[in-house]
Formats: sequence, structure tokens, C-alpha cells
Amino acid sequence: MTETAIEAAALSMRFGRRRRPALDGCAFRLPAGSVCAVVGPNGAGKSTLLSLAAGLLRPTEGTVTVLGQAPATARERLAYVAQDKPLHPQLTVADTLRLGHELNPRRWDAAVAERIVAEGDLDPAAKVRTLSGGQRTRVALALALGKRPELLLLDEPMADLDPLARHQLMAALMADAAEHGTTVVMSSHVVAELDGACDHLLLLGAGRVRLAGPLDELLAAHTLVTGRADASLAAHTVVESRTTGRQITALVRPEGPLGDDWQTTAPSLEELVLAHLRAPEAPALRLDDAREAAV
Ligand SMILES: Nc1ncnc2c1ncn2[C@@H]1O[C@H](COP(=O)(O)OP(=O)(O)OP(=O)(O)O)[C@@H](O)[C@H]1O
Repeated sequence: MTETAIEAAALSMRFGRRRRPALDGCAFRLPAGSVCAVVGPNGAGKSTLLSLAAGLLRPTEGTVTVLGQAPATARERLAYVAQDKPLHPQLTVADTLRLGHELNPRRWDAAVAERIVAEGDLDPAAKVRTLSGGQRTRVALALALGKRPELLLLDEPMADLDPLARHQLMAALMADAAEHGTTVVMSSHVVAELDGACDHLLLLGAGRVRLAGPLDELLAAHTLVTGRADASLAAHTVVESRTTGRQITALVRPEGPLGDDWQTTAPSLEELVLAHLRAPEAPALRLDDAREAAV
């Protein structure tokens, strides 16, 4: 297995000359075997990044390699589930899986694909066009996992699933990825569903990397502090702060001991992400191996 799942250097994507770039000089490295959450506000560039990694788009500048190869040549080794989950509407569920097998004769894992479908109580004879949005998601995930990919790229995979199906499919996905050492890269707006599932985080904002690296290291680099509004945080990097009356609450990157003026707690993933979403001007932090290559 290749050691690096995705490596991006000075990666930019512009859809037309007048538009602001969808991605602007992104650099990061994701080790193989990671489960990486890709988060960021609407329009941040998450889908663009996943499409580039899947080899469906070509960057206007910079490079992205997946599994040590150009994405277009690594297609057999990766699976991509797009946001709109394109499937053939006229095929039945069983035909769809059969087609998956025909297109991936060497790697196809029929057992996992059939299990994912069966766990959703789907009739194999049902035509895809008669399925609900969430049922189609299940078929798309069954196809992707059946391909037995080394890298699984999922663009908001759980968006139209009910909470139970979401929980069950997420657990199935994570168990399967852990068993086979699959790298999973998953964009989502529902940070709660990523907590406990992901070990890496990539936070994008306006086409740029704002946070990248192992989740535990990123969390450890931040502290939530509460104290008197006149106490100073000048020695530290303040990501976001809010003052209520005489009290200030802030998410900081401590540059040394915080001192007795502050009550401190460790942030959750949700607190880390929300603070960065509320403070789009906060400085970026890269704790992945590619940080030296930052542009
Ligand atoms: N095919 C395209 N043609 C023109 N502009 C595009 C195209 N695809 C994306 N963009 C633009 O690129 C930017 C990033 O879009 P992208 O879909 O990657 O964001 P996102 O983070 O996935 O957003 P969301 O959370 O809303 O799904 C947006 O400004 C969008 O308008």
C-alpha cells in the first residue's frame, strides 16, 4: 500500500477567468489509512477538491496526486461518490451491482455490496428511479465499497439519510474501512456525524486550507478559555473571541502558559470547526507533513 493517500501542492482550480478561484494554492498531505473529514462553508471548495482527487477535473495550477499517481491513472484504486449520486435510473438495484462487478472485475467484493443493500431492506428488483434519495445513497455507497477501493472519496454522503440509516451506514463504512485499511475522505456539514469517526481534518475556507492535520494534534493545539474581559490574550493566537458583559470566551492557540487569569477547557471538534467558521480571517494552521510546502 502507498504511504500517502493524497498530496496536494499549490493546488488551484479556477472555473473561468473572472471568477474567484474555487481552490487557491492548497497544499496538504493525507497519510494512507486515514479517515479525513473535509469541512468548510458553502462554496469553500470541498466538492472541487474531491472532484480533482477523483480525476474528474484537472487543476488549473499545481498538482494533486492520489496513492502516488495522477488521479486519472489511479481510478481503478479509488471510488468516488458525488453529491448527486449519479446512477442509471432504469436499472434495478441488482443490475446496478452487476454492472459494478462488470466494471471492476478484478476487485469487486459482491458480499459487501449486497450486505449494504440488504441492510437497507432494498428490493434487489426495484428500479433505481423508484428509490428515495436516501435509498439511492445506499446503492451508491454499496457500489463504491464493492469496488474495494484503497481510497474512498465521499461528497456529503449522509446528507439525505434518516438518522438511523446515517448511524448504521456510517458504522458499516467505518468498520469496513478499518478492516481493509481504506483511506476515507468525507465532506460533510454535519460535524457531529464526523466526531469519533475521523482521525484527520481538512478545513477549507474560500478555496484555501485553514486547518489540516491529525485531529488529535489540531485539537491539542487549541484551548477554550474564559476569563475577565480585561485580561490579556496578546501573547497567544486568538482564533475567535466573544465578550459577554465582563467575561470573555475565546478559542486560542496558546503560545505558552495561559496563566491563572483563565479557565481552560479542551475544545470539541464541533467547537473547533464552528470557531473557525465564525472567524474566516483567523490564521491557518497546518500540522500535516506538507506544511513546509505551504504557499
Ligand atoms: N462547474 C463549475 N463551474 C463554475 N463554478 C463552479 C463549478 N463548480 C464549482 N464552482 C464554484 O467553485 C466554488 C467552490 O464550489 P464547491 O462546490 O467546490 O464548494 P463546496 O465547498 O463543495 O460547497 P457546498 O458546501 O455548498 O457543497 C463555488 O464558488 C462554486 O460556485
